Amino acid sequence: MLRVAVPNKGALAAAATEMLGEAGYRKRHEARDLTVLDTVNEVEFFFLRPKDIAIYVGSGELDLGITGRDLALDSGAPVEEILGLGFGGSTFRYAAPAGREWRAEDLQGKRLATSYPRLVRENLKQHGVEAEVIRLDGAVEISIQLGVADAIADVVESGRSLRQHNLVAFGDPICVSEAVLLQRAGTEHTRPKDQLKARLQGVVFAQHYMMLDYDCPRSLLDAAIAITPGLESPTVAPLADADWVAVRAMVPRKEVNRIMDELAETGAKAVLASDIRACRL
Ligand SMILES: Nc1ncnc2c1ncn2[C@@H]1O[C@H](COP(=O)(O)OP(=O)(O)OP(=O)(O)O)[C@@H](O)[C@H]1O
Ligand SMILES: O=P(O)(O)OC[C@H]1O[C@H](OP(=O)(O)OP(=O)(O)O)[C@H](O)[C@@H]1O
Ligand SMILES: [Mg+2]
Repeated sequence: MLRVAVPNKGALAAAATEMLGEAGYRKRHEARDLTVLDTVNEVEFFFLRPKDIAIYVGSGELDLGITGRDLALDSGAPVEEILGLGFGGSTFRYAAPAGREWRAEDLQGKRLATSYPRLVRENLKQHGVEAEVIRLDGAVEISIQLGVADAIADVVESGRSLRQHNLVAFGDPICVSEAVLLQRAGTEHTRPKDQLKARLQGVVFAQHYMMLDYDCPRSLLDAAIAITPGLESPTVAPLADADWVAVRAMVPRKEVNRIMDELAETGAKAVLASDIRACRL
């Protein structure tokens, strides 16, 4: 039985559960359930605090885990990423009161509040900066206002929290993060692990692509195929009207509207875009 850790709450929990559901795994009934046994797929899911997940996976107690790259790095646990999951994107950055230019070197001798002390200490070391790191559990942005810190290092997603507290981010991002699938560093491939990875990869991939279907005059087929070459080669099927064909091809989701415009201009008709739920390539 494969043992897999999943965030039980917080910023990653809903998307992780959703993705596993799309990949065909059993969902938990109650948000408070801490384990789910999926006997059909022979996987047991453990719903744990995202901060703790790399520790369980790194110790070898659990085979795989989903958590944030930044959290995994901060744990210091011996884990390795086997797949980026494309959600929970953020940067981890230094920030300080607006109104002056800040550089990482300006943190020398300052008090720096963060929920990710290991990640910050390692980054300060790389800059040759000595600062007092104050570990807080959350709401880090307010610590400067409350007088316990001079600067912070925190997760930035939209930047709204920083703006609300009149803080500006500075320096290169300490970490560019997303949700990742982890295993203990150096462990071998196994069939059950590879299968779960392939299923999640299928969902991640499906989210980045759409399926386009359209009808096209046979005389314009080459031009249409140049616009939608597909991953390998598009499917072209005959229609009842011998002068027309039906075409089906995968296209990147981000480009779907531009591609539909181009197809319509070229002379394609009935251009339909649809979501792909999962795939194996
Ligand atoms: N807006 C966001 N706020 C917090 N974390 C985010 C955000 N966007 C992405 N993340 C990522 O989610 C992970 C943090 O998850 P966690 O569950 O600890 O967050 P949280 O919602 O702040 O939970 P908690 O309230 O327990 O602190 C990190 O990998 C972080 O990079
Ligand atoms: O750039 P933004 O879109 O504003 O998002 C980033 C903020 O969201 C998170 O806080 P959260 O709401 O999880 O509260 P917490 O600090 O108590 O964890 C994170 O710690 C930042 O404070
Ligand atoms: Mg938080």
